[in-house]
Amino acid sequence: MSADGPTVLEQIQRARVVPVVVVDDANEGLGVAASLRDGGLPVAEVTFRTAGAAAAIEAIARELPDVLVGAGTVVTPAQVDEAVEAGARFLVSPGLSAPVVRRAQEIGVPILPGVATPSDIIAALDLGLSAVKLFPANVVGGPGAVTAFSAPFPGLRFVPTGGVSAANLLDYLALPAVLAAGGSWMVDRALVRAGDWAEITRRTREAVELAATLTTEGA
Ligand SMILES: O=C(O)C(=O)C[C@H](O)[C@H](O)COP(=O)(O)O
Repeated sequence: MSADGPTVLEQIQRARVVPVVVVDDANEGLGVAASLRDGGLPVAEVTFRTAGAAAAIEAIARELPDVLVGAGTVVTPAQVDEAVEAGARFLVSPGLSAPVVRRAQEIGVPILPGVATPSDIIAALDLGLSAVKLFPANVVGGPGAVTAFSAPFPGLRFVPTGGVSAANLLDYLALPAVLAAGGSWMVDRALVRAGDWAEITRRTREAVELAATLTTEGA
């Protein structure tokens, strides 16, 4: 924590869950972000997989300033700039690209690049990172992979993403090396398309309540 309040990574650590959001436009983005906030989770990682992602980030940053909005699926340095110009306060990538990480560092925005191997982790440490996304967490071995990867890399924090759900969230969050877990299960695309904000809020509240059953002390 600095004099300016918690850093973005500290805010993510407090939230413990990073919802991965795919939306087509600003209106969908606003609906999802408000539903997440109403469920007690004022965080949204809007993925750069749709043409409307930047507009959605911009709308959330402008209209819902209490929501910590970030950009996901950031795979080029140009997308780093586009996301940050739109208002993204953190960046997430499925993999580790040195040019992407360096661009984010140049402009001072935290980035969680994806790692899936010890070599990726060494590259992330070389870039000075202290936290990474583990992706796809379920495919690389689930909670056991976090434990195995953290043995040779003590101090590194992971945000496992990929296949996380209410059913296995606590298996990840219980691990000391886990900063937070990411996933799309609360904001299923079908729910977004149907505008089923109540169900998104319900799933979000469920995730928040689950996370709250664990002590975050020492996290
Ligand atoms: O877009 C990115 O940056 C990604 O790396 C992929 C997402 O994080 C996963 O698609 C979320 O996984 P699920 O929760 O299993 O849907």
